[in-house]
Amino acid sequence: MPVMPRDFGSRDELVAAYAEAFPAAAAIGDAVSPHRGDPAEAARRLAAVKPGPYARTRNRIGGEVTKLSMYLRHGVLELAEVRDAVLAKSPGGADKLVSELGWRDYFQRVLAHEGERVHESLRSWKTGLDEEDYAPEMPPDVLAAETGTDFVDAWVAELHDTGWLHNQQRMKLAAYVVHFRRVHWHAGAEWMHAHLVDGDLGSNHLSWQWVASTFSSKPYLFNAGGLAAVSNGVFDGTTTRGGGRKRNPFDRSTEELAAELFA
Ligand SMILES: Cc1cc2nc3c(=O)[nH]c(=O)nc-3n(C[C@H](O)[C@H](O)[C@H](O)COP(=O)(O)OP(=O)(O)OC[C@H]3O[C@@H](n4cnc5c(N)ncnc54)[C@H](O)[C@@H]3O)c2cc1C
Repeated sequence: MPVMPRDFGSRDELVAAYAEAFPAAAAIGDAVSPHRGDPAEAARRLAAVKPGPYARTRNRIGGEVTKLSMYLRHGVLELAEVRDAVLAKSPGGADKLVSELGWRDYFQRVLAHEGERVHESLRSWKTGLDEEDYAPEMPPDVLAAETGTDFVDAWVAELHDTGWLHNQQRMKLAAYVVHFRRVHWHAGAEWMHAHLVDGDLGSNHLSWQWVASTFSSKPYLFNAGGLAAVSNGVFDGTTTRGGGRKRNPFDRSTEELAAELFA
């Protein structure tokens, strides 16, 4: 294994050297994530964690989430280290955060157990549809962030530019791709994984399967109200087509959407 250089005159030099060393990764996109990988930044973020506000606001985009995923994914921080730090900081108020750390631990254990099988649907679809009913490739308009649908274009661009999305953004983008565009979860999972700075086969592919229903008891869906709730009213799924014509296919109950989308 070659030893990668560590000393650079500037961040631009670092980016250029790594783009040359990893051409396949560089070909995915030339955006440079604003998230810094160094241990000092990880320690700063860990010290800034607020377990109480986290529990109250974690489901809102812009809420007090930790943004520790990239450091956990790459071994800069250990799960147990984060658990111990947040329990010491807030002995009676860190349950929610510790339980979320548990999801990472769980997905790592499933990955260790299933290995390469995480690339296949682990259980049957509960949508009434079959594997073959789902397209094997990502739609070009989604990849280009040109669907005309407010949250999709904004969040795809954010993923491509920064390599990180809030959990609600990941869930809703995955549900949009799989259920509203009828694309196989694996195509979506591979795409998102390639762009994430915390990209992890366990957490990512199993979460996509959870959304799809091949690793859960029912498919995950959302509607316009759910989008508005997590985005503080910024997005509701309005789609703007040529000539500024607007419609909102998400402005229905999830039961109505399920009846329309699933067999
Ligand atoms: C479709 C989809 C794809 C995902 N892909 C990844 C991925 O590739 N890598 C990844 O680390 N996480 C993934 N997640 C899980 C979760 O979205 C991220 O871990 C979380 O958003 C990272 O932000 P944070 O560190 O601020 O999380 P916080 O909410 O602050 O949570 C702290 C830590 O707990 C763990 N955690 C929290 N929620 C989850 C969860 N639902 N599942 C697993 N671990 C969790 C993470 O390690 C996270 O860093 C995915 C979720 C979905 C729905």
